[in-house]
Amino acid sequence: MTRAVLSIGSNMGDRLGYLRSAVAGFADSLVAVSPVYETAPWGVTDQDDFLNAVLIVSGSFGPWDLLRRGQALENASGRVRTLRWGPRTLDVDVVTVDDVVSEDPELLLPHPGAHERATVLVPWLDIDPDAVLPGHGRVADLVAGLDLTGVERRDDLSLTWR
Ligand SMILES: Nc1ncnc2c1ncn2[C@@H]1O[C@H](COP(=O)(O)OP(=O)(O)OP(=O)(O)O)[C@@H](O)[C@H]1O
Ligand SMILES: Nc1nc2c(c(=O)[nH]1)N=C(CO)CN2
Repeated sequence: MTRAVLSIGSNMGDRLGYLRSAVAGFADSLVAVSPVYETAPWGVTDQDDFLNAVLIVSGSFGPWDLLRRGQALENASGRVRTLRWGPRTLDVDVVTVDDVVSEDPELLLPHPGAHERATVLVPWLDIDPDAVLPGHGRVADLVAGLDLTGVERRDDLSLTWR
């Protein structure tokens, strides 16, 4: 069985609805769904705040299956690709797939930005306190070294409805 960590984000339109569509798209393999965080934009800072969350999935799939499924969900959300790090209805990033290392630019693993992104590490730590990011160590230690300004947990928003 493969175990993978996915980061999801949205900063356009029905942000929570788009995150829920990603949860629904991986419903058959969900192990854990993080709380939702409202986060100030990094990279391109002149854009609306994001909602971010992390999913842990498990199943008999490979890294490319996850990438393709994530991209299909992005496309279904009506995502239009304009500028790098710009606004989007739905972003699905593959953060880790077991201990797989990939240097293919179409699928870099672990995701090269994950170790420095509070938007990934904070929700991931919520659902896996023992998490390790291959090549970078414990997620708890990485979070301890980050500035968490602009990363607000939104307990009034939920991705699970069971
Ligand atoms: N681990 C990964 N997860 C998702 N996409 C990846 C990964 N590694 C490489 N890519 C590639 O990145 C390309 C651009 O993706 P995207 O437009 O979502 O980037 P971004 O979200 O703006 O920036 P970032 O990748 O820094 O989060 C995609 O075509 C995809 O093939
Ligand atoms: N807060 C936040 N900022 C971002 C995000 C994101 O998911 N959250 N994604 C980006 C492009 O991948 C660019 N900037």
